[in-house]
Amino acid sequence: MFASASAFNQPISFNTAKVEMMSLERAMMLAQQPASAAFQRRRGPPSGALISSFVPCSSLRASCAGTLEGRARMIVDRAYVMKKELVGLESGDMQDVQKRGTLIIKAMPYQKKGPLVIGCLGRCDGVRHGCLAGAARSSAQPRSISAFQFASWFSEPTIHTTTPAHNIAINLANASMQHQRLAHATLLGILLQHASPGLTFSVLPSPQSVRPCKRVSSHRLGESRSSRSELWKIERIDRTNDWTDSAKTYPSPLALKPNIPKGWFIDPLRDAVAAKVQVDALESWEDSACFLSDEEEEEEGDCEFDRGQNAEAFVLAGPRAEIAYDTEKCKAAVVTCGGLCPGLNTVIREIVVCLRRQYGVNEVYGIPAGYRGFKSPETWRLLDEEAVRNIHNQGGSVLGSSRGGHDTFAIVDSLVAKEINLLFVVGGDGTVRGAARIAEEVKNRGLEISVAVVPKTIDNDVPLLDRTFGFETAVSSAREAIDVANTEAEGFPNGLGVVKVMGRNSGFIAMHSALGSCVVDLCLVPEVDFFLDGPGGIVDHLYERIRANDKAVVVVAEGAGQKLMAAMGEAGETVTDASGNILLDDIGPWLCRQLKTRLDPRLEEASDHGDKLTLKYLDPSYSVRGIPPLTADNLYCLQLAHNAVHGAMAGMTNFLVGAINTRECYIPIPLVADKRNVIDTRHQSLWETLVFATGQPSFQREGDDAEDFDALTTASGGVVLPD
Ligand SMILES: Nc1ncnc2c1ncn2[C@@H]1O[C@H](COP(=O)(O)OP(=O)(O)OP(=O)(O)O)[C@@H](O)[C@H]1O
Ligand SMILES: O=P(O)(O)OC[C@H]1O[C@](O)(CO)[C@@H](O)[C@@H]1O
Repeated sequence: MFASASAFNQPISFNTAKVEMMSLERAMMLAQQPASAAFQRRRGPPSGALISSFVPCSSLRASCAGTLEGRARMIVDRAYVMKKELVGLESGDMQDVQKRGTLIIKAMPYQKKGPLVIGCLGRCDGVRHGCLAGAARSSAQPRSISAFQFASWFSEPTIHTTTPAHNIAINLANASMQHQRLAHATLLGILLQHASPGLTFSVLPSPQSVRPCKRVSSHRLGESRSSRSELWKIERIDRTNDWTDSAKTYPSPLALKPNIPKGWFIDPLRDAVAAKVQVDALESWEDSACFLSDEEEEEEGDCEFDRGQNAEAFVLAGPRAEIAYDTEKCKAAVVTCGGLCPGLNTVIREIVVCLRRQYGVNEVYGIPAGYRGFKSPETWRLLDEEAVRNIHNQGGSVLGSSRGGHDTFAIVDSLVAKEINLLFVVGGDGTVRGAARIAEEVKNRGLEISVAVVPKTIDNDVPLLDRTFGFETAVSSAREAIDVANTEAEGFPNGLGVVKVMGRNSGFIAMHSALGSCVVDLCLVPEVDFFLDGPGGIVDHLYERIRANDKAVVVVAEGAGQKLMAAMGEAGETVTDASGNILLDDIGPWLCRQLKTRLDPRLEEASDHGDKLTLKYLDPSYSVRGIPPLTADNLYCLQLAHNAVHGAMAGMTNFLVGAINTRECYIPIPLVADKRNVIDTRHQSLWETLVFATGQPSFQREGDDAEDFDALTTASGGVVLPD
């Protein structure tokens, strides 16, 4: 749709006929839209000239800064709609602009000089900006100008004219990205006004790249590759208007509040967060090209796309200046599912508080007892500020939770019956899969309901995220248990403390608490298979540590050693919980028995006093979970909840929110629904630090050295693993 140029050194051409057709559609749509509240509020007495639109001045400043191509397009579209009625711009109008401190966008047939001029003139914080977004005949106008010159028009309060009668070439040589963008925005403005079939405008490639950057152009996933338009491959988030065709937008109530800088809203052209922060800075275009076989190159068409399976950037979370819902008609629901987690109540609280205080959405229902609660709407609780005031200081979930009981159709039926259009789901991987089904059903029925997930799990097993909320609290609490185990181990000859922590498929709690305590000699996690006896086994390792220090501490995640137990005939029958999760065999007592049997005779023989192993076992599983969150988690919960609200209000759906490389992002659920975050044992990561710190065997397996440069690793030492 909105053609824009992005890749460095790429010739860009715009087909004017196509642009005009789309411009008209959009223009018609814009024409039907009511004037925004901001427009109404700022509207002053009518001046002599017809003023097509008012936009808060800082928006223009962004546009003047050249980053808002969309804004430039909107300006031109509006002007297009009104052009028949528009009149010439006189100098008096400029003064009017300055007096009011607002932006005026004007379009007019500039009779004296011939064709049309569209000028955007504004005054922001005392700085006057002018923005050319149109064209008029001027024989003096050069046909080839530098991007800098072209772009610099934006900062001058004069109207420049040029002619669409000729092809215009803009030289991008040595132009900064900003100037390139400015040039594109301006060019598009011209195009949209002067579309006449066959006329082509070109942005010429720079003869030589002056930036040592990897040449990557990209496309939004899900769109055809031929529509590539961004430098980054940004994971697109579904929007309810993708299927409702509702083009309606509303100014965010936040934007109408006094003293809110426009810079607080997410700039749609600066909303990308890179998935990777560690890159090969020296990788050249030739390097990346040579990785592709001939067949691959043929398939790719060229080498411009990232070769990885994963996207390179995610949409930055935060408030948008325009939202998709009429806040007066909004109704929201919140549900918590799966195991408990510190911070659940903070998330509930902050969803309610953000909806009410920032958007004025007061009808927020709490669904009791997880997904099953949707079936009995009479039990839904209206959550007001009073109901949530102090819940952030409590562990658990005030709404309750459950496993099993997901019935997609019944859930969507009840959302429709209660006229809910914002659904906030808080839960782990199973819950996320359930939310994906709800979002899909909403889409199938063509409903305008945003489904937003705040991922929850002390296991930290949600892919891509730096961490999940509650995880830090759980780690901190687990560390207390480890310290106790260490004290016990130190208190007796040949002391061994064994601590079992949660972590069904991912051992992050074990790894982080072990490293954070600095006293652990062995950490066992589900991701790493281990063995007991012989050289390189855990028994030898612990024996040596106890002989050296007279004590040792082991931390074991509940999902560790399941295969070993099965191989040794210790596994029970496969039993699942109501959600279908396999109930694990209890590694803790089993491990203690194995260690005691093997270490007792060896230590007794080596001891001057005939001391055997003194083993103390701690299982703090639930006591790291059913507790209130630490401050850092509370803060994270607040941000997640608010950003979930902002995303949903903007019309996004089928997404989850979480921090990637310290920035909160929106992530499409389908991207993570069938994947898990596990400890990364193959790259330089926290696992490597742990192996070096404890001195434990690495248990490296064949294939662990395989090259997988495209793996997306996380800040907490994880890597994405497909299910
Ligand atoms: N594939 C699925 N489709 C629909 N619903 C699902 C699916 N998997 C799980 N659910 C539902 O999600 C809810 C929570 O799932 P589950 O019990 O697995 O907890 P979880 O969200 O993974 O959290 P935790 O990490 O604490 O286990 C349950 O109500 C379950 O019925
Ligand atoms: O006993 P419950 O409540 O089913 O929960 C246990 C599971 O919950 C988790 O803590 C995830 O929330 C897992 O680590 C653990 O296996």
